[in-house]
Amino acid sequence: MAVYTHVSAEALAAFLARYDVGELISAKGIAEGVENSNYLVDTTLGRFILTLYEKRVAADDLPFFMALLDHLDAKGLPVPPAIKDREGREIQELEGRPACLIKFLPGVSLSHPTPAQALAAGDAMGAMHRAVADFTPTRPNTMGIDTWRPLFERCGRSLDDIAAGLHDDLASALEAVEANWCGADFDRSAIHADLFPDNVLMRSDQVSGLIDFYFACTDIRVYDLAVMHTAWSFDAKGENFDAKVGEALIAGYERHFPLSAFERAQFNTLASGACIRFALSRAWDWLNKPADALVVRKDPLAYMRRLKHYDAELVKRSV
Ligand SMILES: Nc1ncnc2c1ncn2[C@@H]1O[C@H](COP(=O)(O)OP(=O)(O)OP(=O)(O)O)[C@@H](O)[C@H]1O
Ligand SMILES: N[C@@H](CCO)C(=O)O
Repeated sequence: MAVYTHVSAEALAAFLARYDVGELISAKGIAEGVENSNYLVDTTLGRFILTLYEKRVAADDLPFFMALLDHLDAKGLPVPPAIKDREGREIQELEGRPACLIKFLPGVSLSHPTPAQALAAGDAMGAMHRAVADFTPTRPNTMGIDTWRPLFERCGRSLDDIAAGLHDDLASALEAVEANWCGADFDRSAIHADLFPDNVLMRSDQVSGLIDFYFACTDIRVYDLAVMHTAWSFDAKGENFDAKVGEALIAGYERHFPLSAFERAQFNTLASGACIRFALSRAWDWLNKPADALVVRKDPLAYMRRLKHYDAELVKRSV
């Protein structure tokens, strides 16, 4: 359960008093998520999400995330903008942490998306990329390719405490991806960079929410789709690839941005890069979990198995 920072009822009532959102009825810690502390807050006037930003979200980045959410909301995308207090402020401080009160969106996130749901989600990502064509703020990708080797080196030989051989497997995968990466040749835009099934809320086969924009940044546009492909097209352990889900994601996306021959040829390299990114961030968290946090660690090895799939596809193409 991702609740790193505990909020007292008194502090929350004082916080809510800055807004026109009614009186506090209840606040419950939300079980999902690993990055931030999230509470479901009910007041006499409605339901909200309270997010306290933890270690990976820098307070200086919040204006970028909030501007992006406001931009997408204004274009009719189903994203949750921050609620403004009576003075028009979106970003506050609570229990010593940056905090926002966020619009609650209906829907559930899926554990086993169907091809029809993947089609809708791929379409939603395409619509989001279209909507940011005139979004001018930029933010470097703090989990982009330039950060993978430093993070790998910080994890060091402790990687082998997670699984024997993990250090060397990641070393060779990283070397291959760095050698094949053609970063400068792609279209770039604002991207979500973490659009896993748990960050897409759905009602039946319709997308009702795109959430958790706290890795959003300016990077290779199709890398966003590659991240999504690695997250959606496998079971949780990364053991079984569902080609129909993968194809549906791409088909939905191509309603907005048909992939060029170059993007298709590079797709497995982008996806391998995404696998390294998530294997590394999960490994780092695995090795550095705060002892008192109510949070379930995510398995880095599930991303090493996905990596094998994309590497095998690359080998198939080259023969
Ligand atoms: N605007 C929202 N409307 C409805 N539910 C939400 C909203 N924002 C967050 N949630 C709920 O809270 C959960 C955790 O939120 P979120 O994914 O932002 O957390 P996180 O700690 O940043 O997670 P992650 O591990 O995916 O980075 C979501 O899975 C969802 O159930
Ligand atoms: N979506 C990521 C967590 C955020 O980095 C994961 O599943 O590893």
